[in-house]
Amino acid sequence: MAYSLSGTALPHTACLSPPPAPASARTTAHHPASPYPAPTARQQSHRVVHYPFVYVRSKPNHAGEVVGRLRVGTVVQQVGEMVDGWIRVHEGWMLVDGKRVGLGKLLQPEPAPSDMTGYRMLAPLYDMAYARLTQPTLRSPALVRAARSYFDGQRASLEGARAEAVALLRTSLGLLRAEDFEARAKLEVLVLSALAQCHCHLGEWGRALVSAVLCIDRSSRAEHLLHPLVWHAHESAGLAACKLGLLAMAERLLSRGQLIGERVAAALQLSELRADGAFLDCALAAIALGKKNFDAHVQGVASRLEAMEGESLLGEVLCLCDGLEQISPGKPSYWVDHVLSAWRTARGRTRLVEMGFSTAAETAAAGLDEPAAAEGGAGCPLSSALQRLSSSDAAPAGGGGADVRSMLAAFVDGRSGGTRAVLRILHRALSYVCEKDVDMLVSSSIMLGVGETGGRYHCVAPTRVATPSLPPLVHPSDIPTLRRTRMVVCDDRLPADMVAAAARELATMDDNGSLSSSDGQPCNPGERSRDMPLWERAVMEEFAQQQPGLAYCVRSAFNLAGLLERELELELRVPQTVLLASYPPQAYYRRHLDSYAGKDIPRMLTVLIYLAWEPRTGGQLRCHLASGSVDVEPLPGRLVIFYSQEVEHEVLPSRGRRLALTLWIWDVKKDDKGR
Ligand SMILES: O=C(O)CCC(=O)C(=O)O
Ligand SMILES: [Fe+2]
Repeated sequence: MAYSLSGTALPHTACLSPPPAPASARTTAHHPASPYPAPTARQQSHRVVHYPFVYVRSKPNHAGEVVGRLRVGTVVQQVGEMVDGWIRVHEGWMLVDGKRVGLGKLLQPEPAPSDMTGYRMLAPLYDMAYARLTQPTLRSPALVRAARSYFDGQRASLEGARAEAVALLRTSLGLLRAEDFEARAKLEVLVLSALAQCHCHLGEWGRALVSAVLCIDRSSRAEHLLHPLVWHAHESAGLAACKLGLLAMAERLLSRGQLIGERVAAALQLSELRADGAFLDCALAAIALGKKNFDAHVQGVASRLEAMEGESLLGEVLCLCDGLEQISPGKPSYWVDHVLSAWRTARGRTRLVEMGFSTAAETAAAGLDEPAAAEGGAGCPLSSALQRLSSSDAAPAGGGGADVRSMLAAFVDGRSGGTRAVLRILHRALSYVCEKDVDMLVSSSIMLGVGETGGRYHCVAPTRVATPSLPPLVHPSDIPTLRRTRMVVCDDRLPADMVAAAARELATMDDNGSLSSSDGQPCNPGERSRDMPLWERAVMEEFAQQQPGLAYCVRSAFNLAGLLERELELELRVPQTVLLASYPPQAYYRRHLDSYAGKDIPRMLTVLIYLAWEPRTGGQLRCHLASGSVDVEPLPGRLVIFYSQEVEHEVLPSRGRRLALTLWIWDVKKDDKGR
């Protein structure tokens, strides 16, 4: 019997799955059974080493009829016992050693098939993820550690697994380009092993998602072959997102996954897909289950979170902090401090509403409708829950989590009301920050192993990205304004034909779905954007050929770094990437800073180049300056520069299509990833 995610028992036969694997391949006892079929206990793989091919026969002897032949180099999976020197494969029987018939070795064992490792890793981790999903209080670092040690037992280290995934990715992409269908198997391994990691902890999950997205992005050439993977990737990433309480992201991923799932069924009609039966069975089973259950499941988790009692909400918040700490050390304590301090003053509470983390009603009701004894003060249930959740067993290694716990403890102890409201706000804020971080991992990472720099943003000195032949965008007279008011607006600095070309190019990207939507984000709903990494010369050159307008704008913006560094007496660095953004009708961006004291990302200056906008369609950039707020119309060709850590700003709701390019110029100080 397997269980659906909503907890109902499903007959195993409904899964179209292969028979369950031996008990040893699954997690033991106390977790509920995973909704995923256990992997088939695959046996050894063999490579055909005899030229030009080896026959497949209907029986394990030479009297058997020839039912096929496999070319040298083909890797074949043994699916049953060896009989008298013959192995059972999907299509029939093959002789391993041809000595008896005057030939040499026909098949050679393939060393430790890593796809099997992928399956082995995946099944128990699904079980654990499932257990975590059904029992939110189990989301403890102890469980993460258990998953990790399990994983470490399978592989020498996470690093090793990732390095292997990256190597596989490289190979796979090469093979795909050569239209070699073996690439599919390799991608499968990659995705599976990366996804196995995803259930260990958030950082790994982020990277797994990145790998999956990479596969998806690159998959168009072998579309139908990759659909199961793509589906699987979305589904697993969605599951992981659910687990972490990133519900909007989970819903997005799962709904994409289901669409693709539909197409997998169609793709299955294609015979070459039948070859890899075991994987497809798993994919199909997951699809069957996914369709029935994921919607309900996501809704279930969402409503549980909505109605969440203090203690489980606290568990969620701590879980997000622990996860985020692993991607961005120090960030959870920064955000918890930010929210808690804001909550203490009326002005701060208004800010939280403006930022989208709280509602006016919630803020107004806090402290009125919640009985003090039930939620605040020493001895209240939340205090003891916090104590329990912070006990040495559950607390993660490292200082970040401890900071958060002591801040929360001080907050809960000193209060007589409003604690639950604060936890809700913290949950929203941290979910948002987590999503942003993961998004950044995803979009900055066209990434894993592909860029020269090992797939990271590397900030470089302004001279490294300068194109001296282009006219400067800023005039000497702009500098005093920028120094004094912390922002400056400049017009007519870029050639109109280049701006128009850039607008057309970005509109095309938007129309063909190259920008990704931030629907469901509390801060910038509707906005669609894409990070354009340009750290490789070849990529920049291709960009310049294919999108000359955008490339011109980017180069001009890059040039600004050197000029502003000199004029403003700063030490600056340029992340070789820009953000391309579209605000379709109804999109907006709530009030925010582009860098919170440099603690999240050490951005120093924000450079905006507007490319398309129609008058009277909203979408103004509202900047909150010391002297009051200023609304800037995003006129095509207009350039705006402001200090990222000082000027709070927002994009007012747009009623037309508004296109912009943003470059953030960083302070020389490196971020926690050493970029
Ligand atoms: O497009 C704009 O005017 C500003 C967008 C923005 O604030 C951001 O992306 O952080
Ligand atoms: Fe911004």
